[in-house]
Amino acid sequence: MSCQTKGKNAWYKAVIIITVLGITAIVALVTTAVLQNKPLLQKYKYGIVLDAGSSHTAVYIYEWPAEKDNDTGRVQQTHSCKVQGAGISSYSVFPGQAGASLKSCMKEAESLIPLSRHLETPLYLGATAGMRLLRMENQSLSDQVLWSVEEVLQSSPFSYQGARIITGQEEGAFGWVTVNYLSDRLKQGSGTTGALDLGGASTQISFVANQDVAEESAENAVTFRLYGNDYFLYTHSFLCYGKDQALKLALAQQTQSGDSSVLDPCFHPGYSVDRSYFSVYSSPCVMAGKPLVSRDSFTHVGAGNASLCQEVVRRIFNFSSCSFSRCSFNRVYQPPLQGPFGAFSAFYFVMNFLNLTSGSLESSREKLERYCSRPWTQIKQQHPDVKEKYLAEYCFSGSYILSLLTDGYNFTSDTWTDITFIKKISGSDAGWTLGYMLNLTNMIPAEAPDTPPLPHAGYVTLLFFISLLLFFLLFLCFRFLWPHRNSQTQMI
Ligand SMILES: Nc1ccn([C@@H]2O[C@H](COP(=O)(O)OP(=O)(O)OP(=O)(O)O)[C@@H](O)[C@H]2O)c(=O)n1
Ligand SMILES: [Ca+2]
Repeated sequence: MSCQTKGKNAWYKAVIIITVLGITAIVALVTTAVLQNKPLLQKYKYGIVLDAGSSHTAVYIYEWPAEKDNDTGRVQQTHSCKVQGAGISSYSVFPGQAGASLKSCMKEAESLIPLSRHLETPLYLGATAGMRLLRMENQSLSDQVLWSVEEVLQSSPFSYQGARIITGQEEGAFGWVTVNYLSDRLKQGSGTTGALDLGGASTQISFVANQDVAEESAENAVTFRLYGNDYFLYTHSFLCYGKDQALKLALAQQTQSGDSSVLDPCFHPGYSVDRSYFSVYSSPCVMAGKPLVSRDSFTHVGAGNASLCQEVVRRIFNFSSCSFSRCSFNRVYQPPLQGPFGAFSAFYFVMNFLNLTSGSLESSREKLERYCSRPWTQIKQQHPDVKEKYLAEYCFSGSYILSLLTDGYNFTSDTWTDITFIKKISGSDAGWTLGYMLNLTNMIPAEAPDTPPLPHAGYVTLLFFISLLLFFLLFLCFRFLWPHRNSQTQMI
């Protein structure tokens, strides 16, 4: 009897010891697994891109987790700074001063990016249509402007990677990359979004089309291999069809007679401003049509009629001939539209101001008709804080956007709702700059990166259950193979 009790006690002791040891081992194992993968204190890397547009320059600062350069959707805009004054192309009279205009935004960037990262932070400047036009007018002046900005950027503490005039094709294609990167569509390899960008001096359209684009019009074709997927892109940039140059084209149409006043349906009733002929005809976009007049200026008078305005605007496009299977305008090839589309920059500024970012094409036309017909004094009273130059032009700009999208790009009432007017995606501005930086820093790999077969939580859970199973098996073995138990059974 005492021998039996002794045996039982020993057995219970052994069971308790094994249980405690087993539980301790499982806890230690799981704790190690969790701690090993615990995210470290997040460190960031940075990149800076200057968007030297025709109407203004903006400095964008991007950041991404230091250890995950190649992870999609990880790069985001952390700050933007709008350079005071007009775009760098407007410094053609004093090219040396273009660089100085960037200084305060560059100082801001220095204060926002940690000192330890300054030297390794890449810094790019890309100039768009304003500089393309200046280069067409006078290459030496455009070079001087670029040297001036180069001097300032080179003297910054960042890793300066160059200032250049990007091509319209790059502007369009990188806008598409930005939109699709930010909406996380590239890694999924699912459907993509087309990109519509409207600037002051040019406008871009880019969307995935089939491979025929390259055969029909090679200059409109761009191919990307991103995360293991091939993308065949149609892209075109229309120089002179940004909204400021389009206004000049429309005014040039209406001032051909050289009269002393012009009644313009694209401006509000009661609007009346003296304009110089020079201001309308000074751009290379309209130089060819300058009328032979002796007077220097004309009075620009508003008539406020959106449907008549659309007729005026239609005349700045050339639909007369097309040597391809299909065209948008000005003899430019365009394959059938493939939506959805994101429309940003001035597409957004204008449509947002006019409250036209949602609704049908017909309702947008009606709203615009009512808006354009309202007296200029009333409009000014209602928006005292909006810059008068912007305010005066919204009727024209809205009419131009509707005409460009429908008459120009062939959007219809049915496909109108494929367009989303956007400013930002997940906190970053839509535009070409992010795509440009991702490309130059090789941050989007051509092939899909390898990913672990299990997410971290799954791995820890699996580890836990396997340990539990091992422990249980050990317990069973012990329970049935313990020699003392066997002898006990024999005794009974
Ligand atoms: N709140 C705002 C801001 C800008 N604009 C206008 O929008 C146009 C285009 O702005 P943006 O996209 O910044 O053009 P840029 O990049 O300067 O020009 P581009 O791309 O052609 O070089 C300009 O006419 C500008 O006056 C506007 O109407 N309302
Ligand atoms: Ca732009």
